[in-house]
Order: sequence, then structure tokens, then C-alpha cells
Amino acid sequence: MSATIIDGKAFAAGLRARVAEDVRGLAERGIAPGLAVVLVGEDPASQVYVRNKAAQTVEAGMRSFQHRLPATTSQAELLALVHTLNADDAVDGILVQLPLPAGIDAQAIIEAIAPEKDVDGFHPANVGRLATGMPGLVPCTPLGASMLIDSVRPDVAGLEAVVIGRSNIVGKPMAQLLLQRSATVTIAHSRTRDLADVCRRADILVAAVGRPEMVRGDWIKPGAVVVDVGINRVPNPQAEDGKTRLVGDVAFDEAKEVAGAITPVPGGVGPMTIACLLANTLQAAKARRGL
Ligand SMILES: NC(=O)C1=CN([C@@H]2O[C@H](COP(=O)(O)OP(=O)(O)OC[C@H]3O[C@@H](n4cnc5c(N)ncnc54)[C@H](OP(=O)(O)O)[C@@H]3O)[C@@H](O)[C@H]2O)C=CC1
Ligand SMILES: Nc1nc(=O)c2c([nH]1)NC[C@@H]1CN(c3ccc(C(=O)N[C@@H](CCC(=O)O)C(=O)O)cc3)C=[N+]21
Repeated sequence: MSATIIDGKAFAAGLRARVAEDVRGLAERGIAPGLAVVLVGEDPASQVYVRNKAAQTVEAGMRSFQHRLPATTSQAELLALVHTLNADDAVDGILVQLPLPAGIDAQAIIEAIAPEKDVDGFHPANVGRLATGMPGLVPCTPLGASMLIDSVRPDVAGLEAVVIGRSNIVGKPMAQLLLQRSATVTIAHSRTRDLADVCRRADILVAAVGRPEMVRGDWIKPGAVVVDVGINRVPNPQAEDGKTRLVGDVAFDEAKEVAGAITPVPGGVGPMTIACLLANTLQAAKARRGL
């Protein structure tokens, strides 16, 4: 049996089209949602993401504000920019690209962002809202991942879900979303004993680790839904000149023979992250205006 390959790229395009349609409706009322993305330093991968985010923001009919700061930027300077964006009425969403250079306290920056503009959903106010079931801004990657799960397994109530990874960005909010849908949730991490055995219980398995192809085919329960959040660049032996390829945290070729459905890398969760960022910006723009 071969798994259904969940087409995140197509799903994300559909979501972006729905956001764009809603944005057109706001434009008729003179409203243009705006997203500010802040990049500190010159990490090449981050530059690619920020460029993609800006292009898709404009494509959806929203305003894009890019702020590129040198790696030498101080915490005080970055805080000052966040305060300016908080006060700027044209800005509905603020995203400060992570990781930040050493010397900047990321948590302090996150806490400085106005919660109603926190389209990453990383501010403790939004984290608390998610944990208590109140409406708020939900982190884009887990939100996108949960939409992909819904597309193949709309009712996860009572199912065993295992999330590998406990970061504030992916693992923890992913577990919250699954819990909200009444899955029986286990969060695994680097100290988990017998990880393979824990994974074998999972009807829903989410890997958010950052270790190329760590999850093997024989860790997967037959028929399970496997969501691969990992984005890992590895050397590509097929190519000369040091080219790399992108792989997830799951050994895809093995896993697809066992799973019921699986997200690929690239083309799975990644494109959903950006589409959900646009959806969150739209949500923030409406909420800020009481719509
Ligand atoms: N597709 C997308 O849009 C996005 C993709 N990503 C990707 O997702 C992956 C995870 O990102 P992120 O959550 O930020 O990463 P972090 O490094 O913050 O967290 C990784 C987690 O994996 C756990 N872990 C590490 N090694 C093992 C192991 N051997 N066995 C079990 N657990 C382990 C860590 O455990 P411990 O807590 O004990 O250290 C930690 O909880 C990365 O590949 C990242 O690039 C991230 C964001 C968005
Ligand atoms: N404040 C903040 N918020 C984030 O959401 C955030 C961040 N910082 N820092 C970095 C991570 C990573 N991230 C991705 C977004 C899109 C793809 C994506 O579109 N991936 C494509 C491939 C891209 C490629 O080819 O490199 C795919 O999987 O198909 C991947 C990863 C958001 N992150």
C-alpha cells in the first residue's frame, strides 16, 4: 500500500486565494492589511523566506513592509523598531524572523510585539489564549499542519497523536491544537525513551525535530497520518558543485509505504506556513478594526 501524498503546495495556493478574495472585499472599504517582516543579519535561507513572504503578501493584495537590519543591530535598536511598528496604523502584522543573532534576547523581542499584531502567535498572550481555548493568533506552522491533517482525517477525536519536538514555535502549539480536537496527545523530545516505540502508537505523527530523515518507516503505524515539519538541507550526492537538497525529518520513501497519508518536503507544511501567515495578517487586520 502506498500513502496518499498530501499536496501542501496546492492546499496553500487555495488558502492564499481565499485570503486574497477576502482582502479584495476589504479594499472596497478602503482597508489594505499590512505585514511587516523584520530580518536581522544575512542568513541566506532566511533571506529566501523573507523574499517569498513579501512576494506572496503582495500577491494576496496586502501591503508588505520589509526591514533588513545588519547582524550588528543591538537589542535596543530592534526593540525601538518593534515599538514603531506597534504604533504604525498601516501595520496589522509583525513578524521578526527567527533565529536572531547572538546577543539579542528573542523572548524579550517577542514580548515587545503588540499581541494583536503578533501574526506568529509567539507572544505569551497568544500562547495563553491557545492553551485556554480563547480566540487569538495561532502559530502559522502548526496551524497549517493541522489544516493538512483535517484534509485527510477531519475527526481526530480519541486518536493517538504523537508530536516529536517541544519548541514554542512548532511542537508545543501543535500539541495544543491536537488536544483542542480531542486527540490523545504525547509530546516526545530528545529525552524521550524508546522514541520509535512511542511513534508506533501514533495514528497522527508529527515530526518537528530538525534531524534529516530520523523517523524511519518501521516507526510508523500502518495507515497513520504523517506530518513532516522538518526542513533540512543536506548534501546532494547526485549533484557536483556542492549543491544541496531539502529533506524532512521523516525518511519519506520508507514512510510512504506504511503511512495512510504523508506530507512531502518540500511541498508539504512549508508552503502552508506562509499561507497561514497571510491568513493571520488578514485576521489581525479585521480584529483590529472590530470586523
Ligand atoms: N515547515 C515550516 O514552516 C517550518 C519548519 N521548521 C523546521 O522544523 C524543525 C523543527 O523546528 P523547531 O521546532 O524550530 O526546532 P528546535 O530545534 O527548536 O526544536 C527541536 C525539537 O526536537 C527535539 N529533538 C532533537 N533531537 C531529538 C531526537 N534525537 N529525538 C527526539 N527529539 C529530538 C528537541 O528536544 P529537546 O527539547 O529535548 O531539545 C526539540 O524539542 C526544523 O527542521 C525546522 O527547520 C521550523 C519552523 C517552520
Ligand atoms: N518568526 C518566524 N516565523 C516563522 O514562521 C519562521 C521563522 N521565524 N524562522 C524560520 C522558520 C522556517 N519557516 C519556513 C517557512 C516556509 C518554508 C517553505 O516555504 N518551505 C518550502 C521550501 C522552501 C525552500 O525550497 O527552501 C517547502 O517546504 O516546500 C519553510 C520554512 C518559517 N519560520
